[in-house]
Amino acid sequence: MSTLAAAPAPQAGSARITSWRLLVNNRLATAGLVLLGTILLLTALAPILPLPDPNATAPADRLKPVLTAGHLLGTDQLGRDILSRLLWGTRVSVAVGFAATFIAAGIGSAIGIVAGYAGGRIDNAMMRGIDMLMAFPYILLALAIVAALGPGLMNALYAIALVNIPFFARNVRGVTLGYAHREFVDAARLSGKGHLSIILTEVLPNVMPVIVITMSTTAGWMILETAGLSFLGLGAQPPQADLGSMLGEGRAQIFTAPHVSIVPGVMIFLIVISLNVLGDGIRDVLDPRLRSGALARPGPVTEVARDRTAPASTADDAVLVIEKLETGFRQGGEFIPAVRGVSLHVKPGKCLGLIGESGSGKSVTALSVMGLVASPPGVIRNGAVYVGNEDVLSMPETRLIAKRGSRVAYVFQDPLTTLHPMVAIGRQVEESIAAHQSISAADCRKKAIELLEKVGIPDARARSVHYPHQLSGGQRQRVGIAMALANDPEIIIADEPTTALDVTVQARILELLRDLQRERGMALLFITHDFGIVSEFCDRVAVMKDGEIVETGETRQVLADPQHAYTKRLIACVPELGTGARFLDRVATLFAEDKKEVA
Ligand SMILES: Nc1ncnc2c1ncn2[C@@H]1O[C@H](COP(=O)(O)OP(=O)(O)OP(=O)(O)O)[C@@H](O)[C@H]1O
Repeated sequence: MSTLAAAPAPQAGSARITSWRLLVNNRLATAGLVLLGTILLLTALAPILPLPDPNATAPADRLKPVLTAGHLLGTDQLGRDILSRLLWGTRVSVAVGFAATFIAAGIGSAIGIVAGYAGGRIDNAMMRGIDMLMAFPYILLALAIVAALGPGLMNALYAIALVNIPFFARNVRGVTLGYAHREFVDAARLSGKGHLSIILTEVLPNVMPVIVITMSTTAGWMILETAGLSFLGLGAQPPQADLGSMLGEGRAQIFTAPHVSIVPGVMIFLIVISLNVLGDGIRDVLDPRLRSGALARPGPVTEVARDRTAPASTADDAVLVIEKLETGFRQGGEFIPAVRGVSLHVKPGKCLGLIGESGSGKSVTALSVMGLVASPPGVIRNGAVYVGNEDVLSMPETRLIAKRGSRVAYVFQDPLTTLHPMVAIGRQVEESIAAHQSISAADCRKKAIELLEKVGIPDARARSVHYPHQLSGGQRQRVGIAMALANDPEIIIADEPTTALDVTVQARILELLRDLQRERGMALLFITHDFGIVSEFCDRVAVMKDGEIVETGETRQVLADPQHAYTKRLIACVPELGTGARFLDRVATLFAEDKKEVA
């Protein structure tokens, strides 16, 4: 848990953080940018700086140490000024490295995109060609190419570009494969777009961040490879300087005049390190998930601000009490609240419906209960969550984790994403039991099959060895419910458990949840969009809008006399059989009134 400086909720406009600010916020990337910028500026200015001719030899001045008058970085074995050779040589190395990067990225990415998009035989043929290139150790391949073409800087450039093509092709093909059959690409096909247009307008923008990131991280590597070939005498030819040839020439004086090789070595190090850290920064800017911290490995529990205010429970007879909860997300150093001052309680054996429009904060509220909002970027800024009079948010991490599944269990919307695709369903239910109970494997198995029977999986013993993909959506949701029931929790939080199901399966799942809840005396927090379900199913209801609870009370009372305009609209949206056009008129009128209010 850490302290979080209170930050006001930003306005929509100011929340939009520019890419530039994001890059500059990353200190390492900024350091890389400044270092690389300085090096590039100095090399660009080399022709106008008062430097001696980099190739002019002066045998009388050979091997002068650094800080000699007129030779800031000393001279080499032929008396040439090292600073001048360094700046001119860096120009050459950087130009060759960047040119090789662009060539490899252009050709490799084109191969990768076409192979990944086309699939089938074209993919197979292209990738086998790439595999052939990859079958040789790449430095040997580069040496062989230069040996065949003859030594020289341009040939070194071609060789390095060629050996790096497979790297781009493989990376880009993998990413393209993931996009080639996504719905938006299918939609573009259906709209009549040609393949080239789809590749350029649908696939390429999605693959571009990967190409740029790969370029930024490999450019340093290619500069190093160019230096390697020049070091071996296959790149820049005397008297032309590049960093690799300077390093190679200084090798003979490594003990007598170490500065001759150390200076170009340090320059290679600085360029490569600055490119690498800058590459990391660019990756963070280009990938919105990295930007928001969504790809960072989340901690085991949601971060709780150390200076949060934790109000006392106001409903002692309830098994779950949420008091003035404020949860939000950190974005670029700012705290953006998603849930503000939410207070709820659920009594044992009762069902509370939490209803609200999409994005109103229902799931964030539910996940905050057991510290399941991913941190980063999630933070619980204020409030308290009492499970049986114990404040969950002040519990040590290990204790809170132990309570998940045993006292509070969750049923999520899409069981296909929560069930492990490679593990049989019976085994998954057994794992939920074994996580909290020390019982023998045979008892665990027996209990798992009983639970599957209880939730209505037909022929549970035989089906227990089936995998999630072999079950229907309703059956998978039943497995999810069996796992939630595995340890007799006091509270079940069901987050839209029936949204992905058709109405008949939905009705059966709801009936099952209601029966189990009554039979076991559990408290149920039921999240939904549908007032029809709430009216059928929940004792009390809380209506959420824009991160706040706008109305709460007994379901019957709220239905009979809704106080908030939003609740009225939600109720009006529940169709009644046989009302047809009258129902649509009523909804249209309510929405027209709402528009007037907003205006
Ligand atoms: N990882 C995240 N980073 C930033 N904001 C987030 C993140 N997850 C959720 N939010 C924001 O929190 C707010 C509440 O989201 P939440 O998922 O709780 O909505 P919901 O009411 O459950 O919606 P739905 O019914 O569509 O599931 C939304 O504005 C959402 O954009």
